[in-house]
Amino acid sequence: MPAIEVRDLAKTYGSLQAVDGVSLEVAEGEFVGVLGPNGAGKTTLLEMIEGLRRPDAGSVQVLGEPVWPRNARLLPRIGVQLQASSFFERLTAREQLATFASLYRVPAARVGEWLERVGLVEKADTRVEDLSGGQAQRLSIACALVHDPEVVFLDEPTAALDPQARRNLWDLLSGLNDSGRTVVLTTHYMDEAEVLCDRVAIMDAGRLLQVGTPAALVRGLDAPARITVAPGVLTPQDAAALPGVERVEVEHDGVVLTTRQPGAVIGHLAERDRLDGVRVQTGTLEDVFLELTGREYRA
Ligand SMILES: Nc1ncnc2c1ncn2[C@@H]1O[C@H](COP(=O)(O)OP(=O)(O)OP(=O)(O)O)[C@@H](O)[C@H]1O
Repeated sequence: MPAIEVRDLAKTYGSLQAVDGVSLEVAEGEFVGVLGPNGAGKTTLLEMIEGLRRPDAGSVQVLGEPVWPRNARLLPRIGVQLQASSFFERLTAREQLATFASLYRVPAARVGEWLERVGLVEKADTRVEDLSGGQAQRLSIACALVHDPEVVFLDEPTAALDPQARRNLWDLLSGLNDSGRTVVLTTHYMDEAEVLCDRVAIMDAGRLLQVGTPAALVRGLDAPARITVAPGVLTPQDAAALPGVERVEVEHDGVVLTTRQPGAVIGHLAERDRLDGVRVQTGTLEDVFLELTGREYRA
């Protein structure tokens, strides 16, 4: 049984089709990212999967149970990250988390553990309205996880974080998944989806355009790789003569070889002892988005 089963889900707001016939299955223990630009419909989709928003059409099952109408049996088994604005007012970070813990009848000792895990021990006695954006974000994640749910939903969990805090949170999220939980997150960061997710669902204008592992999505592109050889290591003429090279350009950082056979070209460079300073760039999820929509990806 899949952990999450979404069938033909749709939602309109007035004349706007926010989610347009989405189907998706998430296996138990899988880490899936819904990736798309602003307004793609990610939050609306996630809220319907969480049972917080009523779909116009379609169905959702989580852990084998329908999520709508509101299903009280599911609540202790799922964790939903709140937006920072929905904290209880005037509580400290510790009190906020303790409130969630008591709602779920979780032993109080877990509160301290989670403050430590999300790096908020020093802010435990700070009121939630005085936390920075990133600290509030981490607290909201701790609130979603304190009862040790089997399925975790996170809506743009790293949106307000600086690069260092984002990386720390990536470690935390990978750890959750390593311990067997199913995780679904939305993000508009391509790199985040690539690093964290087993599978990525690319969403635009209410539809899932493609679902797959980041590597398979990029492989499906058939985009050529770019191999940059440091200046002075190889002449453009020698580069053009290598088997498998389709195009050669001279750029400020070296000679750039475009090829669909990067392995073979690197082999030839190695035979000629020309590997010093070589850089290889293959396609990215951004290229996948461009190919699917004809538009540059703009988060
Ligand atoms: N309650 C609402 N009433 C009317 N329109 C809404 C409502 N919620 C969202 N929308 C619209 O539906 C579309 C999808 O919004 P949604 O928030 O689901 O997208 P998103 O992909 O999560 O975007 P973001 O990355 O900006 O959060 C947007 O055009 C948005 O303006």
